[in-house]
Amino acid sequence: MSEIFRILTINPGSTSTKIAIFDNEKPVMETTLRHPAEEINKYEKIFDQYEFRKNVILETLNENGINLTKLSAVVGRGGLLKPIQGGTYKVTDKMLEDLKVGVLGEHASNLGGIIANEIAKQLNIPAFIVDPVVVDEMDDVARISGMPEIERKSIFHALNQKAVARRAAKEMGKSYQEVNIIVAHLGGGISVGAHHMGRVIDVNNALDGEGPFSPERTGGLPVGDLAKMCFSGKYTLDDIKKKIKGKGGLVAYLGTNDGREVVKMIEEGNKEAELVYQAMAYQVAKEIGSCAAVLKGKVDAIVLTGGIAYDKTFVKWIQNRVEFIAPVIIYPGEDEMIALAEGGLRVLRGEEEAKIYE
Ligand SMILES: Nc1ncnc2c1ncn2[C@@H]1O[C@H](COP(=O)(O)OP(=O)(O)O)[C@@H](O)[C@H]1O
Ligand SMILES: CCCC(=O)OP(=O)(O)O
Repeated sequence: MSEIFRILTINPGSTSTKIAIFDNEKPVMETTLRHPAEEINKYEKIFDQYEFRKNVILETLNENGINLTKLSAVVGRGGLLKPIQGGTYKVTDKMLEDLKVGVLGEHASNLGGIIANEIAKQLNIPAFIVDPVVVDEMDDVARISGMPEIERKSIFHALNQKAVARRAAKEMGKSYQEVNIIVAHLGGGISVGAHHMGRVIDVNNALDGEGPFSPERTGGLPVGDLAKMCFSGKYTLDDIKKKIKGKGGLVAYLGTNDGREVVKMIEEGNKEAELVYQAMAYQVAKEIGSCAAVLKGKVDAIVLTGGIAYDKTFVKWIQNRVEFIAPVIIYPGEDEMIALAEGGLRVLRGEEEAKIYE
């Protein structure tokens, strides 16, 4: 009989921490711990959330009767490192240093590798990250922003985007390398990627003012007005950064980062909530249209995924605008936890060597 590896996967997102235990590919436990905006926004820096997130993870594992000494490895969602290729990476001191300072910025996923390492270290087992948010496969033409001092960056839900694109290709009876797919991940942040034969050749920077607005981010803004605001004397750089990420989007308009709360507001007759929520769907549809142009109209499928894809009305609003491009497939939630486990398993089984972050 083949060996059974028990893997703990840790996925810190902007609005949640997801954890799961797998025995090989089989899920044994899976849970999502949601973090309301008022709980998460009281921390100045992402690293300040370290103790809070680590403790809720350990408490939840304990409540579920998980014996940590039986683990073979811990795999975390990878954060804002320097741009790298996709794959499974061993957590190293150099990586931890970059995750702690946030070399490419602040996002909850920076804590994935750090917490995975902390738990693994106590147990003397390996810690890995898989397909971090900085996976970069963009075409050079997509890097040009229009201002030479600023280059566009590939920062997105790489782990889930690639996992669901593979799933969609498989369901079409093809390999990921044979298809063109547009994936819209609708989470705390929103990313829309153009997948061309196995590579994400263009995608909005989901973290830093590109693409649609999201539950907690502004997405792209009219830059002239933003520049005036920056120099109005009313705000510090930190204030502006928080307005763009953390306190933007639904949080700014409606005071919540929770799509389900917005649905409730709409059901109670809140017209502003309805308009703002519709605007978010409208912007996602527009971004999908841009990706269709990137792929020269040759699109095999459009995939809508992430937490907000559970909302059938929101999905319908997008679908109505984009179904003329290609068939729309809905995968609510994400395939991130199994993708993390599979990344760890490939290394533990010796099918792949863990990459080293330089
Ligand atoms: N049934 C639902 N209807 C609307 N929004 C939902 C639903 N389920 C989850 N969401 C929303 O999805 C978002 C989180 O998506 P998720 O992919 O889990 O993101 P993250 O990893 O950023 O936490 C939150 O705004 C959450 O409220
Ligand atoms: C950093 C891009 C990925 C992202 O936005 O993730 P969340 O939606 O989990 O915040």
